[in-house]
Amino acid sequence: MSETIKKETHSFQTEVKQLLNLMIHSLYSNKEIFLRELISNAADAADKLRFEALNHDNYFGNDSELKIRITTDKEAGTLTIADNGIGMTHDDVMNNLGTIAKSGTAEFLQKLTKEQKSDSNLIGQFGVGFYSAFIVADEVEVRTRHAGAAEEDAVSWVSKGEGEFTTEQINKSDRGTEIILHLKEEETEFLEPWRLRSIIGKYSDHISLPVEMEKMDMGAESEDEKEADEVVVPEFEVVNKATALWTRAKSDVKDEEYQEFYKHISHDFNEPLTWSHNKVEGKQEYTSLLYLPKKAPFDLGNRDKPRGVKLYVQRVFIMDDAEQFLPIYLRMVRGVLDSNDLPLNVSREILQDSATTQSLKSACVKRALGMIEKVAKNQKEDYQVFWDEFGSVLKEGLAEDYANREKVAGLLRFSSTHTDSEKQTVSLADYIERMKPEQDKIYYLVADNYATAKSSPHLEIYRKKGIEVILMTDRIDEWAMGYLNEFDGKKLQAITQGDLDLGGLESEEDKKAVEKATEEKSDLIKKVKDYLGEKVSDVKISARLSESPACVVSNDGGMSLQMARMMKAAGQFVPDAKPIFEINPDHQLIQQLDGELSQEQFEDWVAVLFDQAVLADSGQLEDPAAFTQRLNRLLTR
Ligand SMILES: Nc1ncnc2c1ncn2[C@@H]1O[C@H](COP(=O)(O)OP(=O)(O)OP(=O)(O)O)[C@@H](O)[C@H]1O
Repeated sequence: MSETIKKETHSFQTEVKQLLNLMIHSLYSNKEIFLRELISNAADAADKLRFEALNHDNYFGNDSELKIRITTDKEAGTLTIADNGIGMTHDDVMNNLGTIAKSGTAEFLQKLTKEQKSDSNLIGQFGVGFYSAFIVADEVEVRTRHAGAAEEDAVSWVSKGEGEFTTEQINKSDRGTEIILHLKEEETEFLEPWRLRSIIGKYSDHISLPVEMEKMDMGAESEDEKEADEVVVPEFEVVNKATALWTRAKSDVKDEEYQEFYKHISHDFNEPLTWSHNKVEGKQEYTSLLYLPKKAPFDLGNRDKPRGVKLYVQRVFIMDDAEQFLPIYLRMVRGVLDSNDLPLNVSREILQDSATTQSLKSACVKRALGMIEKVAKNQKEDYQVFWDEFGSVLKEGLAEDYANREKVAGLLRFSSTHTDSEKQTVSLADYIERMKPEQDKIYYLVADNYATAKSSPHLEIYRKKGIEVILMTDRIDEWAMGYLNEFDGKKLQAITQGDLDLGGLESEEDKKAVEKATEEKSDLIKKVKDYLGEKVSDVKISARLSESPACVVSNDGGMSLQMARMMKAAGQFVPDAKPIFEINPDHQLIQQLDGELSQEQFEDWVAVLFDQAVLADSGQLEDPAAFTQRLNRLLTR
């Protein structure tokens, strides 16, 4: 750095201010976690240094034993967390300690309700990491020197957490970062060595870096015995286990340690739902430790957000968010992958084309799906939690992962006419188990929402015959189901598409009745068809209705009205989807059409019946005003 950077005062990004306020209140009851967060950052900084040093010979200098040191100064009331990791340049400091990188945070914070604001789980989503220091400190000072930078090119950052911070160029004799917390008066417990040791034991045993504290003075020499001019050089000892958790044998790792490690790598404050730890030796050598979270992050819907595992090669940290090892639909899975087969100088580009990546990816997908299957099978309640949070994302797998489609399909859960509840609890396997002996298809109905699905006229015949129908109401359902034709050898059939086909469940009698009505009502059918014209592709006697006068059906393989609307809304070209209009000859309103009506009355009735059917199907009309006018005319006549 040639130019000296003078002391400067800056304002926090608005989101940081909001988050700081929120955090101090909502995390106060769990305030000790600040230490976990700062140690976690220090460990990440060491990982980054090891990685960067692969390309920068001078980064280690003569200080190659990476460690974290925690010291206190009772008189000054300060607690210091120091590391000799990568450190930060002035630009890093500006970019990292005054802003929040996650886009969408501001809008999300605006939307939080008052109760949500005191929910520490929500707060955890932002990786409040460094800022958590302000829960216990009324001033935080950061002194940092980037690896390779000169002694005089270090930077300090100081803030009281009240909207402003200052930065200044300083001298620092060693590489890395020191975080000095000026503890609030009421937080002096964090100056006590035993207290700090117990927190470190609880939260940071799994960090692969040694965390050191001054040796406890066990009364060897009293103050009086020391020579007056003796300079006491403090001795340090390691106070955590300091081995990377995933390298340890499964049987040696306690559940709490797995849980803490999850929090370290995911920056999630919740416990994970489950995990899967595997060491593989032989042709391929790797260790994977994958986790399923309990709660979805607020930006789960964003398919472009950073995702993936933390990648290590032979214990050396290579990168965060290595997305090459898991498909997008498994973006909820967090974890670590440590490979012995990839080169240390691997980059995202190399990963992209490597055969090793491909085989590691299929292994990770297998592990991840296996882990999800295990929860589904053995921990039904937990699985429901997982499904409610991540189900709609998992469904993307039907389209995205051809090889594992059947497996993904087995994990899906739905509402159905059997449970008569909006809660999605029914699996395809459950459905198959309940199928009627003559039934050979899995029937489903897609609608905008549960209420529409539940009262769809299409269900009438199925209800009458006691056949279960799966009800789907997620935006993604129709698209995703387009990729799933079969499950366990049974065809999936949307009941709003094509001719009614009940297979072995259809009786000859029903068929004959429809044929007979089609013949008898042929004039009416023609008249209705002539009037509706371009709006429909056909008019037919319905075999599926018993209570409603009419319904619309999309052509087999064609797009439903609902899907067409969704695609139009997404700005895509959609050919006009013309439905088939099916009428129920036994319904009084249909019979009335055949009676003494003027042409105008006939048209009003047909138009209203058609619009009603469209409304029941997709909840929307192209011209609602015309519908109301007609209806009013009929009502007042
Ligand atoms: N001890 C440190 N050494 C070097 N860089 C650090 C250190 N502590 C923090 N940083 C930098 O500051 C950034 C912000 O830290 P912070 O804890 O707020 O968020 P984060 O760690 O990125 O997010 P999260 O805690 O969710 O991971 C880090 O990403 C890192 O680049």
